[in-house]
Amino acid sequence: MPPKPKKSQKKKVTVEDVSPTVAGTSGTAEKGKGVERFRNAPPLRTELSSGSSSATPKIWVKYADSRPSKVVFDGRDVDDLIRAIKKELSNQLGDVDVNQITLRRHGEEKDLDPGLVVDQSFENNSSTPLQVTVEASIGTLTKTEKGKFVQKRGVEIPFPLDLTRSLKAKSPGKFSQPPNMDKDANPKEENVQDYFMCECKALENYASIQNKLIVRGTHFSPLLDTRKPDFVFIPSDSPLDSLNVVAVGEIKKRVSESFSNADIGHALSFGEKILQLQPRRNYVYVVLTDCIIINIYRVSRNESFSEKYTQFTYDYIKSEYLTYKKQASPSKGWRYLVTILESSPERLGWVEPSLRFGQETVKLVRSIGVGRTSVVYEGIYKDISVAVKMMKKANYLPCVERERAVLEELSELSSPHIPKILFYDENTLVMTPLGEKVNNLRKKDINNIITTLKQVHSYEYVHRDLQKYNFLRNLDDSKENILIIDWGYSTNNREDTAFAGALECMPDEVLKSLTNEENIVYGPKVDLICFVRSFYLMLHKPSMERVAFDRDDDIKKRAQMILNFWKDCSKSDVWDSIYRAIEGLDYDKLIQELERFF
Ligand SMILES: Nc1ncnc2c1ncn2[C@@H]1O[C@H](COP(=O)(O)OP(=O)(O)OP(=O)(O)O)[C@@H](O)[C@H]1O
Repeated sequence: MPPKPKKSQKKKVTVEDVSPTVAGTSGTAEKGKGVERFRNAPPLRTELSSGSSSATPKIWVKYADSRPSKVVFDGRDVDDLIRAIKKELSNQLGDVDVNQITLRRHGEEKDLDPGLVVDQSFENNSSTPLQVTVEASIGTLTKTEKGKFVQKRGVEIPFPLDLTRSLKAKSPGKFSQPPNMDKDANPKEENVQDYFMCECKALENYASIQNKLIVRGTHFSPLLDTRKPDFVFIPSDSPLDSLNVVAVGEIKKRVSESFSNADIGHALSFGEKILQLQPRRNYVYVVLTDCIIINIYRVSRNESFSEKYTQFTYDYIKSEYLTYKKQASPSKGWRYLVTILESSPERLGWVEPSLRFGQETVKLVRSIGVGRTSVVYEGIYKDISVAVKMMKKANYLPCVERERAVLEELSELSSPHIPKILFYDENTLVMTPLGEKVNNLRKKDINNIITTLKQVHSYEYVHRDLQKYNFLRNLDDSKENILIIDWGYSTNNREDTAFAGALECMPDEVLKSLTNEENIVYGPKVDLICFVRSFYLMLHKPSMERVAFDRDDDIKKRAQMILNFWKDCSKSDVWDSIYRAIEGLDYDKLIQELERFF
């Protein structure tokens, strides 16, 4: 007899909130500008203490909709006051970088200069508090806003490496005739890109340059998750994998003297992506060039992933000419580029990708999959191949925690079809076995999957996301067992949780709930129908777009489309018997029904 499912709970349909990475910057080039101007003004503390020796200056402040609070102020200028406010309002501002906080006087619309001395004019009461505002954080900015932000608030740094002495006597490799050299020329961007790649190839083949790195065009390959930078710097003997990228670059046409803010923001976002994909690395260089000038940025990780947000800081090196002007003397920008090519990966911030769990080390070998919430790597631990699943953002930490808890509980089953956890931390799971993607199921897989689901359901867990991509095959095992992965959205009936999964194989009830914005009922049947529908999709491969359950304004429309798809598909005696078996939670009958397809 199949285990009787617990009475299903009603749950509110909610789309998992996939909020963007929130990032800030530590670079405030503007900070302190006003200090000079106000150096001679008497600070508030001096004034009050001269009137009354016991006076401790207090200033009323108000953040968002909270009630005004009093801040004890012991400093000199607005910058000190901001720090005091951050401390006082630590509940509200604990995660906010101090550089994101600005102050305005009551009823005014201008931010106070951080260097402004806090004088008597700051004395106020609860009805005239200073307004505390938190600047939009970098992660929520558009690329254009990010570019603007970096120009305005990034920190200029000198070129951080010892400049090469290499020279090149003859073209190519000197960037001396880019197609956009003539002001009136208006070549296509791809011509400029091709020119850059050819010139880099010439440098690569030029024996006098000690290329430790080479430039690889990646414009057509989604190397960084789904992102395609124009080129990457990579050791010449390393396979093209996101783990091996040492630095990254974009080739854009300039609109005027400088690059557009959108282009700068776009290039920087590749740097951020590398930091996300190379977990131990602290910074990465980003090159932006039009073959005439070269801009170099350094994107650094600002905070540990354990904190609430992923944060980056941006430094930039003054823009220089890349074009080798005179016969004998290379331009500074050319030297920058060649210096990068001659540098060791480590000198450019690359760190050998390995992870430590206590005394144990897992070496990352290559990235093998990117899901909505995670990046998955092949790793090696003591000669065993392992899967290393690492969350993309702090928002997804609950998924990793959930997956760990469920897999640990299900490890009692010792099932060859459920991954086992070797190590974990709050952001990462190291699991065995390492599986391979499947396109089709085999007859024995049907029994293995349904029997495993029966066991899992007896623990009152529902996987919720059974779809083609979550079935892998363990080719290291002589039986080539099927493996069910991605338990991060599994749930049990005892708890309340938001809905997740892949729309295309969801049961009609769930799809209807989505279209009608109604509550849905959870239970083991969801898994069985998802599995049957995934099996059908794998078997017949109808043209049906993969629709992931994600933030999507069109979700209702898509759910309706999929409802129609299944309505058209599933009118037959075979489907009737399958649905009857699922309705009665008759796992054995369901196996029989599905095995008939082989
Ligand atoms: N044990 C494993 N062996 C081999 N590859 C794996 C393993 N686990 C995961 N992968 C690969 O990584 C991809 C993403 O993994 P997973 O589905 O667990 O991540 P996710 O972020 O939860 O994805 P999503 O929610 O989008 O399905 C898988 O589709 C698969 O290609």
